[in-house]
Amino acid sequence: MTTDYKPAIHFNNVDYSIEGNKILRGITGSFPEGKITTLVGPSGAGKTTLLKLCNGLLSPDAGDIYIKDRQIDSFEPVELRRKVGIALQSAPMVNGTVYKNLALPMELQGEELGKEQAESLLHDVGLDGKFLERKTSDLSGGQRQKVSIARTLVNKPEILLLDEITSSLDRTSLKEVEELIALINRKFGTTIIWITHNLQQALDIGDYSWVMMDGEVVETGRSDLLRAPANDRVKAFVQGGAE
Ligand SMILES: Nc1ncnc2c1ncn2[C@@H]1O[C@H](COP(=O)(O)OP(=O)(O)OP(=O)(O)O)[C@@H](O)[C@H]1O
Repeated sequence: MTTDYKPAIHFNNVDYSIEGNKILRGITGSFPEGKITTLVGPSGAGKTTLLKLCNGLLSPDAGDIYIKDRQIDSFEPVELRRKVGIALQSAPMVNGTVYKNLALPMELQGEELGKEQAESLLHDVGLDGKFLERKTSDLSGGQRQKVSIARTLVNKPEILLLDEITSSLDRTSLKEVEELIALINRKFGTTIIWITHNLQQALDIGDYSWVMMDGEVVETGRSDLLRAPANDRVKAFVQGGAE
């Protein structure tokens, strides 16, 4: 699907099993550099599993994964974590202030996050510097997700993995987070791989889409494919809306 762009991540015939059950089968394809690709498909299709393979949280049983031209298992874990960031629906936080949470990734690497740098990260996600001293327990869902995204930006990742980051947000916050991700993509050229159950969102913000079913990638291409899928199962899924 992506011959017109360089791949940021490439899967070559990847399988992944849990306790003998094949969760992913023969995954082959590329996520284009600097583009937004959405992963859509029914619950249990294997989307989160595929995302976790992209940053080394899981390793394949068979096949190869490349980040740019390098095999994923040739990266040191810290190097991989810097290159490939991840944000989750639950936006997990440690107790304490926003600053404490933003500083965490650098602390884990034995470094310190300066106040100005922390303010600049908040600025990047559209939050005022005064949020640094706020307790994370006092944040709204949308603010929490923005802080979670700011925390991933600390390492200036080339690739950002997003797992259902807007599914618990109200409409206004959802739109703000969509715009924020589009801005990060444009401003920093960050490659985005975004799991969403919201097909309208995939059409609105995605350049490309992978449709997954039963552990396989059944259709890929420009996001427009979701308007008129070639595959009958994808057609039924799209017509049924996001389950
Ligand atoms: N730790 C685990 N142990 C056993 N089975 C698992 C585990 N993690 C995932 N699975 C199974 O693997 C399959 C794929 O799960 P995965 O979470 O990747 O799907 P998904 O497409 O992300 O689903 P959803 O949209 O509901 O998040 C499911 O059948 C799930 O039950």
